[in-house]
Amino acid sequence: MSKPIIVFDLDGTLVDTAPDLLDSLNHTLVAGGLSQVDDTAFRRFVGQGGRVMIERAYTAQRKQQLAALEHDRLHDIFLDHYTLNIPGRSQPYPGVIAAMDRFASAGYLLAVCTNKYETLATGLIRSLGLSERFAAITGPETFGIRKPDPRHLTETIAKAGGDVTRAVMVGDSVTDIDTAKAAGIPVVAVDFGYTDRHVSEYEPSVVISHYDELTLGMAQKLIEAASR
Ligand SMILES: O=C(O)COP(=O)(O)O
Ligand SMILES: [Mg+2]
Repeated sequence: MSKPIIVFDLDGTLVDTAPDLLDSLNHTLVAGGLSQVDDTAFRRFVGQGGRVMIERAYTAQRKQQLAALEHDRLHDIFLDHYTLNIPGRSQPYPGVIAAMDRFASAGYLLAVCTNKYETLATGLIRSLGLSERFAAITGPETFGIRKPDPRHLTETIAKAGGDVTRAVMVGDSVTDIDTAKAAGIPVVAVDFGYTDRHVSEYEPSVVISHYDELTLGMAQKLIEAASR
């Protein structure tokens, strides 16, 4: 029988990447002749990867569509800047390493399902010394699909060798919650990540404010409730 699995979102869930993403976004906006944005605005733009973040920041200022060529150019600038800065000031959230230890010791697989490019995600996770923990790390280019498409999550579980009927997603945004719900997988929302509205409004299975709350008992209950 395949193993139970905890699948983490990356930005705003596993790692606090906001300072670095915001730096790279602002560097990109300035290169595009736009104004810099603050942390509050950033939280409205993030969640569906760098390309979408740039597009959202652009249209918020220009009230017109970003032309494809300029979009590509700005995205390249963003990727270069972000890649060169990894890991920057990014840090795993308090308690997340201990939580991963708990689940790994209990026989769970761990994986990452992110809308950050897989190349950036693996680079960041490696630079933080966390690579060995994950049976799979997937981004939007891994399968050519991205959250909220539920297949991004179910394919990640398959790639990790996990069991979709004994899986829990942990995320910080409406994107993660919608993805997990569409896949029929319970979802734990952290309330310290990047979202413009409180995560409870998107009705996840449960909301936590610290990883100490993510216990084996909680995961077990969520899995049992989902299989009824
Ligand atoms: O960087 C983003 O826009 C989203 O990344 P996440 O899926 O890991 O939250
Ligand atoms: Mg996130």
